[in-house]
Order: sequence, then C-alpha cells, then structure tokens
Amino acid sequence: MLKFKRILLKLSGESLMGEQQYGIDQQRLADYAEQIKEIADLGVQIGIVIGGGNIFRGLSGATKGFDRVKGDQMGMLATVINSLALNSALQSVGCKSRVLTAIRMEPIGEFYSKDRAIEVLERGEVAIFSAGTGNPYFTTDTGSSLRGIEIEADVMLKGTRVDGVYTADPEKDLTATRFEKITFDEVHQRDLKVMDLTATAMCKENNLPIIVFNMDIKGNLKKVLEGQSVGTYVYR
Ligand SMILES: Nc1ncnc2c1ncn2[C@@H]1O[C@H](COP(=O)(O)OP(=O)(O)OP(=O)(O)O)[C@@H](O)[C@H]1O
Ligand SMILES: O=c1ccn([C@@H]2O[C@H](COP(=O)(O)O)[C@@H](O)[C@H]2O)c(=O)[nH]1
Repeated sequence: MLKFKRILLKLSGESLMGEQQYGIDQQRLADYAEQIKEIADLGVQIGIVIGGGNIFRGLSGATKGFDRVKGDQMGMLATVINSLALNSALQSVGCKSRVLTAIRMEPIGEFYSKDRAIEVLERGEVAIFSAGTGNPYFTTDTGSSLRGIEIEADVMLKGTRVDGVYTADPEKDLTATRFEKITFDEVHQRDLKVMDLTATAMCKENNLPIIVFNMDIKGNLKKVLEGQSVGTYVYR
C-alpha cells in the first residue's frame, strides 16, 4: 500500500555530478532513472523538478561579474539540460516521460501549463518540469514548491545527498543532529538552510508537506512512498 498517489520529486542538480567536479555522472543518472521507474511502475503519478547547480548558478555567476538576470537565465537553461538528460535516461529504462518548460523553447520541450501537466500525469507519464519558475531571482526549490502546489501533489519529496533536515548543515558541522519531523515554523525560526525561505513559505501557506531524504541510496524513493521512516518530514 503506497502512501502517496501524486508526488513532486525535487532532485538536486549538484548530486547529479556524483564524484565529478562538474556536469552529469552517467551512473548517478541511471540510478535515479531506475528508482523513478520502480515507483512509476506502481502507478504513482510523478512530477519532477531538477536543479542546475552541477552546471551553473546565477548567484555564483554574479560574484564573477555576470549580470544577475543573464546568470539566472543561464541557470534555468542548465536545469533544461539536466531535464533532457533525465528524460533520456528514463526512456532508456522504458519509463515514459516528457519535458515541459517554463520558458517557450519548442521542440526542446513543451511549454508548461497546469492542464498539460495533469494530462501527462494522468496518462501515466513522468512529467519533468524544467527551467524553474521561468523567472530570475528564484531557485528550483521554489520552482518545485510552485509546481507541486499547482499539480496538487500529495507531498514534495526533496531527494538530495543528505538524509534529512539537520540542526545545521551536516556537510559542514559534524555535530549536527537530524530531525525525524519538524514544522515549517521551526525551520524558519532556526534558519535552517536545507531549502530556501520562499520555497518553504509557499509550502507552508498551501499546506504541501515536504520529505527530505537521501536519493543517492538505491531503493530510498520507494521506501518513502511506502511510508517508511526515511528522511525528515516537514509539515505545517
Ligand atoms: N540544516 C540543514 N539540514 C540538511 N541539509 C542542509 C542544512 N543546511 C544546509 N544543508 C545543505 O543542503 C543541501 C541540500 O540542498 P539541495 O539538494 O538543494 O542541494 P543543492 O546543492 O542546492 O542542489 P541544486 O543543484 O538542486 O541547487 C545538502 O547537501 C546540505 O549540505
Ligand atoms: O525559477 C528559477 C529557477 C532557477 N533559476 C536559476 O537556475 C539556477 C539553478 O537552479 P538551482 O535551484 O540553484 O539548482 C539558479 O541558481 C538560478 O540562477 C532561476 O533563475 N529561476
């Protein structure tokens, strides 16, 4: 028995690098595709947003002298590259998927609309929502909150390289401890940086819970769907 029928899965662009310093690790991509196919075969409706941090981030571009808006546009295009790579990896494991873009760029992907997204999901295809929100000064975390709310997902699953929300960034502070569950208010009060403020504020306002879990461990995605205690549950 699965806990959720329709999900928004946020994948980290940076995790796609695997052990590399930049770009896409083919093995990591293939592992993600296998995990997604496993739950698609169980009938779960899956919308995906993937980050672009393995290729380009507007904010880090700005520190090197790029115009921020141009840098953000480059970042959004980076998410399209990752989305196309995931689309291809899913197709090669026999999982039907389609890329929708927040910025018009046919024939690379179809222009996003809620109606089209729901049609794709109800047809049993995975919908990959690329180019974030389509606007600069946002992130793909906010893009995934937005799409998750729009498609009326039961939950947002943030698949990343840490196994939940911690008292501090666990990659920097080895004494940090993990929460089993935590409210949006506490995330804000403690100023925890696992997702940006805009993204969590939107989820809180629209009552879309988030589960943060480690997507780099095979089988974890299915475990989350089965309701096993993998990761941290963030709720209103
Ligand atoms: N309190 C915290 N609890 C857990 N992780 C945290 C916390 N604060 C910061 N982080 C960091 O957040 C990261 C997860 O965020 P995310 O998956 O969005 O990665 P990203 O590198 O921003 O990816 P993307 O390329 O999609 O932008 C973790 O790798 C972790 O280092
Ligand atoms: O709605 C959006 C989403 C993303 N961007 C830009 O893309 C990069 C990559 O996204 P990450 O969430 O950091 O992985 C981001 O740094 C922004 O520059 C955007 O402008 N609008």
